[in-house]
Amino acid sequence: WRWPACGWRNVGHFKKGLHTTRTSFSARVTPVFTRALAFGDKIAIIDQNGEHTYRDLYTQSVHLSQQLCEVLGCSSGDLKEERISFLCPNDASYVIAQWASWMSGGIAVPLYRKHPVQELEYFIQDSQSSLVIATEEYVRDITPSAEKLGLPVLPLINSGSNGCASDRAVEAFPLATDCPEWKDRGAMIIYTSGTTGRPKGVLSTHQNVQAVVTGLVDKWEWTKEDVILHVLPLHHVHGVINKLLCPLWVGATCIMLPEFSPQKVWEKFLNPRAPRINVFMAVPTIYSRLMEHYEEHFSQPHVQDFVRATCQDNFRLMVSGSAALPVPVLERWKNITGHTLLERYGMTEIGMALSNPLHGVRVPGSVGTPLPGVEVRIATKSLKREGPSYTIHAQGDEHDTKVTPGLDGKEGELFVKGPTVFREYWNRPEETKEAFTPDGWFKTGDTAVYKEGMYWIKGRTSVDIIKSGGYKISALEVERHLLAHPSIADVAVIGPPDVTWGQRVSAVVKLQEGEMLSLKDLRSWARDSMAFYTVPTELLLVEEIPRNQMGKVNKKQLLKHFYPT
Ligand SMILES: Nc1ncnc2c1ncn2[C@@H]1O[C@H](COP(=O)(O)OP(=O)(O)OP(=O)(O)O)[C@@H](O)[C@H]1O
Repeated sequence: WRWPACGWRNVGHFKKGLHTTRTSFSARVTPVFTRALAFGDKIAIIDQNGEHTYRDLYTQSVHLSQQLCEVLGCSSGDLKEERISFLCPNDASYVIAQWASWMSGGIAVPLYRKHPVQELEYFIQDSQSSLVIATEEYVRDITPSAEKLGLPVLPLINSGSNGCASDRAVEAFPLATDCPEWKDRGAMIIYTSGTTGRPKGVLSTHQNVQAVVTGLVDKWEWTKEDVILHVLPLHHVHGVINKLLCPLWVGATCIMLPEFSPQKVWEKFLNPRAPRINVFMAVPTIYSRLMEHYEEHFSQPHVQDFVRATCQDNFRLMVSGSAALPVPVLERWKNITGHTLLERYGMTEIGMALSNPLHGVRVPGSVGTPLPGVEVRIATKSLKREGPSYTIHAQGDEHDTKVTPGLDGKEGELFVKGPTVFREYWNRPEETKEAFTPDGWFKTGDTAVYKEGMYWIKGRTSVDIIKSGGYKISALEVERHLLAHPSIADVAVIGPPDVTWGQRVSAVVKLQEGEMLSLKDLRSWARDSMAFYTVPTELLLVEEIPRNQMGKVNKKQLLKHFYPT
């Protein structure tokens, strides 16, 4: 990547893998890019343009950061939380744009290339960005929007993996990160997917980001020998933090595909050449797509043996998250690869909160226990004249969860507290206030239960908890059961209003190719394995269940589609 000629901004001094720097941190938060200094010539990213060392990424970010300041007329070199939107493909340019924004004291606002123009404009405008960085291929697309909003576009131009980085460029120089309040400074704004309302900008500080990264590095034992394959979009915490910032934090290597392709992923998994991938993370729908490909292309027993042996030899960790992992998916994946997926739970506002163990038993359907530094509670709400009050049933910390006697298994809302929890919804003080209890717990909006020594997510309270005939039914659990039906390829369970039952359990189903299914047959099959009140009373067949890039179904939209009011 290169940038139009401009003066150097000097920031450190490389010496064959060692570094010296004048930067001293009064805050304990260390930006990920300053750690990069220590990893010098180690390969950080392998992408469609080649290999990029930590040194490449660092020096190129420094130059872009300087440019940012020049374009914005910031002589102090500290943008003081000005927002920088950037539109990059899934490759090293994303890291450079993010680090450059941080080096100059800006807040990174990643845009997603597949979002329609209107959405992009909404994110740029809502975040009140000062500038848009775009790589070559997107400059033309984004310029009309930027012009409309009166913002400059800073092009980041692909010139191959080495760019014009030079050691000359990196001598001691104070960064915006030197300021004492750095840890509380905003690092990035990630927009929620809008499955429960208009997307809100979630502002996380550098401390929040670091707390998520170090929690995961610790719990999942990341090391610099790790090699991860990255296939997720980069405008969600899963893709940004878990899959990119964690490897960069420890000096590992991240292989980035421009986008997810089942064929490419299998090719990478089975490639005998170094660097061999040993860590993979994805959303449940990606695992389903990989298994579809496997079934179609790897039907011969000796190929299947090879796949299983390679996956078992090479991988140390395969993770699923961002949506509930159906048990049939976990089981089929285990048969194919010999790996039990590690399921974890997180959210834009809280980063990662709960995780199954790296070592020890991973219980299908559970999301394990709190990550380091994360506190969780399960609470039920009662409304009083002076406002809502909460009863706490399960109080967790990293090593222990205390449960109110007699209430093991009680369902309630999951509350989270700790250094990973975001600072605010950008420009939405009322919504920020409402999202927390008066004593500072973030109310996730998810229903959870603590039982058998771990946490279980029942779903979004607003759409996944169906109240029917006095029962509270988890749509996620019904989905898990239905996915075991041999004719069902995909399913989303919704709860439309019902005069008799309050809500009814309605299954929106995509069938396997060539299969047929009636409600009567589904119900008689389901009666053997499901509680009677959870068996769907309505079957809606569709060709495809609409899911977003993270594999999530917008159930509010689905309800509206079938039951327009
Ligand atoms: N392992 C998991 N099991 C079940 N649900 C999960 C899991 N991991 C994440 N989720 C769900 O994903 C949600 C977080 O996703 P994200 O922060 O992307 O919000 P969203 O649902 O996409 O957006 P919005 O806030 O607009 O609804 C959680 O609140 C939870 O409902």
